[in-house]
Amino acid sequence: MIDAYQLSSTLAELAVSSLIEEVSLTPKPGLVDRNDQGSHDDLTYHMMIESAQSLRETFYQMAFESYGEKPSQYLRERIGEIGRQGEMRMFQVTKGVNTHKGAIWSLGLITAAAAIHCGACDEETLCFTAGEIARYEDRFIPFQRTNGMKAIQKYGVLGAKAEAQLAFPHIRHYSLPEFKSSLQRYNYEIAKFRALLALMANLDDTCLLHRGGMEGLIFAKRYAKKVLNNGNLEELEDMNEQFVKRHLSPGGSADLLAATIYIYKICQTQYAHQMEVVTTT
Ligand SMILES: CC(C)(COP(=O)(O)OP(=O)(O)OC[C@H]1O[C@@H](n2cnc3c(N)ncnc32)[C@H](O[C@H]2O[C@H](COP(=O)(O)OP(=O)(O)OP(=O)(O)O)[C@@H](O)[C@H]2O)[C@@H]1O)[C@@H](O)C(=O)NCCC(=O)NCCS
Ligand SMILES: Nc1ncnc2[nH]cnc12
Repeated sequence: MIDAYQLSSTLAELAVSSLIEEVSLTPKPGLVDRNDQGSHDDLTYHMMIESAQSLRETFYQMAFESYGEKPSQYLRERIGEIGRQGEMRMFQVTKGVNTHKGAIWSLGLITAAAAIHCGACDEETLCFTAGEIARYEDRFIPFQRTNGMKAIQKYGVLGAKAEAQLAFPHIRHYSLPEFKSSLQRYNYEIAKFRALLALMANLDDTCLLHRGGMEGLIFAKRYAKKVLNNGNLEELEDMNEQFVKRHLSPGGSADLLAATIYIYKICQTQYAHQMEVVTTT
């Protein structure tokens, strides 16, 4: 069995590389990528990469703390504490700009879930264990009236917290199935684009609601559905222009795309490790 040090290093590496793959996927509508800043005047590609790299230690600590443990309130609060320290580090690196707050939350819970199972579990189990951790209350969260909370109250949607507590339904039902079937039909790059579109077409993204209201969210969902159905990824350039014009950003879908890639990588690494054990014994 893989030990806690090895697993924590592997998970931290995979989490950071998943964040980097997400931001590097180009072109994306309204999001930062290699070409432009999308609808984010205060973000750059370089800043996103630095932010992702600054989180390696955060994911390492979350994994180390969770290795072989059971979901519990104690663990939830330890993960929360490590996550808040990660947020502080991120804000230091970005000089106060929110790059990966949602990602620390989603990928952090998935990291903890993978470590609980000592790296040996399937995609569904990862999501359900992450959900179980997220359902414990963290009594130490400082009160903040976030953009997410305002959108949840105003529009009656679920948001990032509930997405995790429900075991990431948008990953299990939309992005992961789309990603895996597109890998069979096309290639890794196209699979990532199609997974992003599948999220955008279905997720009530509070980042879109905060910036464009219900009209903005519906516009983004319809556009994504259209491109997903016609399969013409060349439309992504136009889509980006339309999103920038409307100041729209599907930041929540970007985070869940990184989480989808991460879950896929964790399971692939595990199979590769099992194959190694089988062939060397
Ligand atoms: C539970 C928390 C995630 C907090 O959630 P909450 O909704 O209260 O807070 P937000 O600050 O709004 O952050 C939620 C982020 O999650 C992403 N997201 C949005 N919708 C969904 C969804 N349906 N499912 C999953 N994920 C979703 C989204 O992240 C992206 O958007 C970011 C940009 O957002 P924002 O800062 O609002 O910036 P702008 O649009 O540019 O607006 P301006 O302010 O400039 O006007 C971008 O970075 C993407 O990452 C949401 O941002 C969790 O964080 C929590 O519990 N926090 C408490 C502190 C804590 O304990 N943290 C450690 C947890 S381990
Ligand atoms: N590529 C991206 N652009 C803007 N916000 C994001 N949040 C997470 N990924 C992002």
